[in-house]
Amino acid sequence: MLPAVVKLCCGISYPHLRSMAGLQRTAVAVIGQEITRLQRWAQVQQLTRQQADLKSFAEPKPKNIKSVPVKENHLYVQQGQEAMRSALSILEDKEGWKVEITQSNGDVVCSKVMPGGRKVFRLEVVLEASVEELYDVLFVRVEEMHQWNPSIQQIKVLKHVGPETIVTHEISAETAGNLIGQRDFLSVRHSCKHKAGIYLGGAAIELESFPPQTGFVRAKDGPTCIVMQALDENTTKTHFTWLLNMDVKGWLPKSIVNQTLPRAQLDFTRHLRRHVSLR
Ligand SMILES: CC(C)CCC[C@@H](C)[C@H]1CC[C@H]2[C@@H]3CC=C4C[C@@H](O)CC[C@]4(C)[C@H]3CC[C@]12C
Repeated sequence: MLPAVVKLCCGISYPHLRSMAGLQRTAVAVIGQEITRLQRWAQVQQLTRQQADLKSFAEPKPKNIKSVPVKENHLYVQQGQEAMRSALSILEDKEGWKVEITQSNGDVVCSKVMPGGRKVFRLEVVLEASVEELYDVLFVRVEEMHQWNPSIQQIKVLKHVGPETIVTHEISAETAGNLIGQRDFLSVRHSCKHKAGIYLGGAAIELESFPPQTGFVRAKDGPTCIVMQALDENTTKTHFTWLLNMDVKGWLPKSIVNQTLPRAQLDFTRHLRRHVSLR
């Protein structure tokens, strides 16, 4: 707005300015400088405001936590629970699953075409780690995931909403051979313990204060869930089921997406196995 007004004023006053002399000219130059300064100040103000918004969102200090409306937090918990419910109902329906990949160690990925045409993938594996340990690695220490999983560039917890729910921003890595390319995600992640199992649910959310980042395609992960159950009472082995339900967005042939996603699940499992074996 300001630049347009300045241009208009300059246009109107140009003939008069030409006929000015001495002090008058200096005065006009000073006014010009003042306008530029004002303009810069307004830009700086806007930038600081944007950065402050992001900062207060990313690192809620005790003061901010109090000022977060309870209603908003409640909404995240609801969204997390809802994601878990709908993902579990996809898993519970045993009809229509087709085996995509079976590996010699017993890892299996199945797929199912959902109404609307999108394929979802279900990975089923046994991991040599306890349910609690996996919960610690995948939920409590989710921000450390890039350290053991090269498919992840960064995961940031933007908000802790109670003990079971977090809001996260995730960026996948640009890895060789991944035809889909880098993506970023904004999600609510919810966890709950039930009998000998732990469930991790998640869904994509939208936040005005965290619009899609320039240079990234914002994808949507979920409704998704991971179900972890102890194999039996006296072992530390876990039966691990992961429903991957991802809309990768962008312009990509379905065939490429549907080949890459089950591979990404197996890669994830490989890195997770290595990580828990080294802990
Ligand atoms: C092929 C391209 C587009 C994507 C490849 C990376 C995929 C596999 C990555 C990107 C973001 C990742 C998710 C980020 C956060 C969580 C929450 C955690 O509690 C369980 C794992 C889970 C659910 C990750 C699973 C793997 C994931 C979906």
